[in-house]
Amino acid sequence: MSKGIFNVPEAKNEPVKSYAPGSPERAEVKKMLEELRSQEIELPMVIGGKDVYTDRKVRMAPPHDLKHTLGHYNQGDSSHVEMAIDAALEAREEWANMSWQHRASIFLKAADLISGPYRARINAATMLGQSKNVYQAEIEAACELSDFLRFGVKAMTDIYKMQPSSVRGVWNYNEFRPLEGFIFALTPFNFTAIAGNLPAAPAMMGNVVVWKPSKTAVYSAGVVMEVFREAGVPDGVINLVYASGPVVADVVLTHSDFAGIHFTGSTEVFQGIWKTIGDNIYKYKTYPRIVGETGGKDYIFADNTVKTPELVTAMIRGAYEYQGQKCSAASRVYIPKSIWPDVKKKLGEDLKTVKMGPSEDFTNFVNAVIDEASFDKLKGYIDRARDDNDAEVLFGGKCDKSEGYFIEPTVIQAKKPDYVTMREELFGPVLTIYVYEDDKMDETLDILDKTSMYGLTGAIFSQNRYNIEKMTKRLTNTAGNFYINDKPTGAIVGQQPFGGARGSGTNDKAGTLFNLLRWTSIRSIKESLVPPTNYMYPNFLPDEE
Ligand SMILES: NC(=O)c1ccc[n+]([C@@H]2O[C@H](COP(=O)([O-])OP(=O)(O)OC[C@H]3O[C@@H](n4cnc5c(N)ncnc54)[C@H](O)[C@@H]3O)[C@@H](O)[C@H]2O)c1
Ligand SMILES: N[C@@H](CCC=O)C(=O)O
Repeated sequence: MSKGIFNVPEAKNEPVKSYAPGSPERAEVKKMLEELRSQEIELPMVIGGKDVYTDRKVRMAPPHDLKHTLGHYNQGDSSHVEMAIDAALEAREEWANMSWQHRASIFLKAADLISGPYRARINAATMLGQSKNVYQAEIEAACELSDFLRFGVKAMTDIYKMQPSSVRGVWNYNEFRPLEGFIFALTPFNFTAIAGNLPAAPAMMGNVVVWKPSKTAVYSAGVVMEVFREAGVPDGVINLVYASGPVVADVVLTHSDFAGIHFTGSTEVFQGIWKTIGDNIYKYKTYPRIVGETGGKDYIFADNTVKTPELVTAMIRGAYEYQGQKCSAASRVYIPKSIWPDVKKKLGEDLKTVKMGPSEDFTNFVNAVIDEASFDKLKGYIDRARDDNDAEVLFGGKCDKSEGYFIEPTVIQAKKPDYVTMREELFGPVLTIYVYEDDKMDETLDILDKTSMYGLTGAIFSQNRYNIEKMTKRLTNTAGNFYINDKPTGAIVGQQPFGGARGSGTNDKAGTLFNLLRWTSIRSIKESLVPPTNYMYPNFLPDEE
């Protein structure tokens, strides 16, 4: 029972550690990498608080070192999805009725565990399982996930404070109920932070969740689940199942208690899910909330006033950090002809210094792409660009999957602005450049706007304030996250709320009040303090004589 109106701790971004040679965090994560490498773990599903094992053991290996076995996870089937839904529904009432400050406390503790005792482990698991270098693991697995939880708790209380006015004799209030049913969290491979936040955000608001992570990120998902359990998330509130996406979706999306989906992943999968929900709309007890952050074809647009080193650095970081496997990654660049020779020269020089290899060697900037399907897809686009008259592979292009899924940072020059790699999301270390005539800037901005179906992130580079204003206005609907003289990646919770529109998602801005509002259904309550005792209005009285 709450006996007070409580304030939660101020939310601040978790400081990013440097992992510089000699630093304690570097020694700690290296030790953890060795420890994880020296053991083969077995990961159970977690349903209703119980560890669930099956006969189907699936091997996990680092994408950069395919011969090494990290362990096995237990693959489930539709019966496990049903078990998970039942467990969630059983936990629902007690969780929904728990005072909010106890929910807050659980997720604040989870944040402190992640940024404290679990930091090295969650980073090392992300480095091994998803092939991220230590810096890329640190900024998201440790820092962004802690930020999501801390800022989430703050946003939850800001929502609870949103109350209506009351007139004399009446007290009105908003009660923020959890949704009636369970939430489906369907998460992508590329960010441990997103995988953790998608089940946590609805759970924080009092909902129960069935969580299905990507099969290529199960290794770190296991650590996230361990944190949730240690932080005190009660049994059945978040149920973790490892089964194929279509199998899980088939059971979840046809269940009468399905109350919402919190999705991040590809546009194609999200559109399929939306359609299935439409097809099953008569089955549900309540209209399901649909929240999905999806693909991108993120751009950098430069004018001829840019400083070459600033632009080239943004191109390299924006396109090749985490092998371009960020939904926000720069994948198409528009450069005016007059500055192109200078930019091309600097880009070529810098790319010669980029090191590629396993994430455990801290000097590697680029590691492996996630799996064979992604490797083959990327290689296909690069091979095609080599053969096409409309494109030229300028730098990189080597692909090797003998030890791990390595694709060299690649630059393609497109002769036409609608060349396939200027339009489609490739999701890998491949950047396409279109060189435009300096006097065709306006036309090229129009082309940028219309070339792809997405609207996630975009960056402009210019030293000319009139151009900055013009580009900012002209590109209004091309990006939900827009950057001026910066790369289009690296949004920070609480600073640049993240999400895009058009084919890139519902733009509910993860980690904010706008997102959390989707996981609550308001009951508006009016109490009349001294109710009237006579039904008659004053106008019923006769006129005075
Ligand atoms: N906008 C954002 O905030 C954001 C953030 C991260 C990633 N992404 C996008 O995610 C994609 C990369 O992640 P991914 O490869 O894991 O995406 P994906 O769409 O392949 O998979 C996402 C999840 O859906 C499941 N899934 C796949 N096919 C399914 C189906 N037919 N039915 C039901 N579930 C299915 C997967 O198992 C996984 O758990 C890229 O398109 C990227 O742009 C977007
Ligand atoms: N929020 C991350 C991208 C997440 C998608 O993969 C960024 O801003 O770079």
